[in-house]
Amino acid sequence: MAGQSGEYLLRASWMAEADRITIASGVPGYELMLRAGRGVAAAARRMAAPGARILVICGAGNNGGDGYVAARLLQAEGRDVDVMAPLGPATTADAGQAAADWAHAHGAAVAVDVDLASYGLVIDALFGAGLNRPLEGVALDLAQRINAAALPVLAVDVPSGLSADSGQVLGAAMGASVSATATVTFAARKPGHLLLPGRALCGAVTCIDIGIAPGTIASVGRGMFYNSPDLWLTRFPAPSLEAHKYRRGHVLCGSGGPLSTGAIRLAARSALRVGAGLATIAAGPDACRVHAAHLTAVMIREAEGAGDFARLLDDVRFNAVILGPAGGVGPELAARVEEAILRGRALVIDADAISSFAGAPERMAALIVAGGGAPVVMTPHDGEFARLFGKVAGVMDAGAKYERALAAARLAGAIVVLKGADTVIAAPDGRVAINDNAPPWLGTAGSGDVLSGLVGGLLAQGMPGFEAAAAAVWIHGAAARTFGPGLISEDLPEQVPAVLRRLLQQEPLA
Ligand SMILES: NC(=O)C1=CN([C@@H]2O[C@H](COP(=O)(O)OP(=O)(O)OC[C@H]3O[C@@H](n4cnc5c(N)ncnc54)[C@H](O)[C@@H]3O)[C@@H](O)[C@H]2O)[C@@H](O)CC1
Ligand SMILES: Nc1ncnc2c1ncn2[C@@H]1O[C@H](COP(=O)(O)OP(=O)(O)O)[C@@H](O)[C@H]1O
Ligand SMILES: [K+]
Repeated sequence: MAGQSGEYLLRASWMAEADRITIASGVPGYELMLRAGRGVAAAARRMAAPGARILVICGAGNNGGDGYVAARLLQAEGRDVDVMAPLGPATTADAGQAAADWAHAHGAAVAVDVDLASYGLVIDALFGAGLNRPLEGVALDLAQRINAAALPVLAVDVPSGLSADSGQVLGAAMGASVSATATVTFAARKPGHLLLPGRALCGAVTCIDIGIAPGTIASVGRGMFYNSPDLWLTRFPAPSLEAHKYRRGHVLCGSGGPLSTGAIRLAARSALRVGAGLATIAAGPDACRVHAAHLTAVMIREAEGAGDFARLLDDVRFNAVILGPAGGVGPELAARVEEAILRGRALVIDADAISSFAGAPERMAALIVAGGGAPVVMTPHDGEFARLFGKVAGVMDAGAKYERALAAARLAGAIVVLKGADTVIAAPDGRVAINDNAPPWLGTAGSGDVLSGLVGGLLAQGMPGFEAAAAAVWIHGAAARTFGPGLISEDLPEQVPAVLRRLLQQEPLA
């Protein structure tokens, strides 16, 4: 995507296109395979103790070709290497060459029923990006035996059985994919390395350069990125000396009733922590009294019902709105969403505000079209996503997690943050970011409320929707990592300053 910085993630077919372009430019396919095999051998060297026997399991395609190259190089430096070829001879020219070069020096392959426990490392070069149907027969049997042997496993490109595109095990049944200790991939990571369960099945992923030009990767990429500061730091609102608080935006946060006030307080505090100039909570009279007992920097305004809320929005300084955290599902909250959109405010639609449009995403989409272009970011978890989009053909069944998020973003005309341990951010223009920095202890009550506050705080400072959402998700994960285990959601906003310090002062990032 022109002008977009960041690490591209490539689907298998885009990667094959990059290979073709590179080969057409004069680099022989076998040369790419040699470079890939060298990278695999280097990783194997690090994983296998000097005397350990190494088994390389080679499929019939180019993934197997990489395996034959690695086997030959490891053997040449004195390692004790066996090759197994359970799917028979190589079926591509390059893999045939690699197999012949191996055989020329070293001879026959070992039998399929060899004792796996006698090896110190297994290199899985059965299937890579070319896998297009579930493992079966001897391949399935081998994957299961490899996993049961509990040996260190180095996967070539992707663990065999895993879809490089979706991160799903093909055929869905767990155990039908090799589970690797480490994976070496080439030129660019694939979405399946980051999406679950793929991320867990790959182990530690290393991406090595095999001489495919960055320009080629960018030209075949379709706007799918790894979520890191590289993707959005240039758009991040850095406070300047001339800025006063109103220049840094004012977030209006819609409260629920008196017994459900904590969630929106978390959001408002997070919006301030990420740099919004001001944050105000709008609440009914009873809830106002509860908030008043808790708030210091965050302000309170009384607003009963959608009408009062709309009147507050007459003040144009409220440039961003957060609706949903414990807001109370129903027509009243839907009406607040409508007011915020139609009055052109940057808007975060979270939790109950999403559920208030259950089964009616077209209604939300029509509002967003009428709203005139201010960014709208919605932050569903899987349950809320299914509640909103579950009845629409082509969304829930769109395929990989990013395809579902993208279909929803295009339908709604909004940025969709589909949460989870592998949160995906998708924009209607086709951009996608996949996040992997969230530690498991981030899954704690109220952490989603903090995320909506971070998004709202960045929108208030004028950050574009996709970048604001991606940055908020990353900062959320980094804050949780900075705190560590034992985290509760109140801790998250308090870690944001440390994360921002590292981001903005270019200290090493966690
Ligand atoms: N020039 C290139 O394209 C390069 C490719 N490289 C390697 O090549 C790999 C891709 O190679 P291929 O496209 O040959 O594919 P694979 O080696 O991954 O798979 C081989 C073939 O198996 C068949 N197949 C798919 N699913 C199957 C199943 N469940 N059971 C039985 N057969 C099945 C397919 O027809 C597929 O083409 C990459 O993952 C990477 O390791 C590297 O050598 C770098 C350069
Ligand atoms: N296992 C996990 N690992 C990492 N992050 C997680 C995990 N489970 C949930 N999260 C993150 O925690 C947050 C939870 O949000 P949400 O489900 O809305 O919770 P709540 O409603 O309690 O705030 C999301 O940002 C999600 O991405
Ligand atoms: K593999």
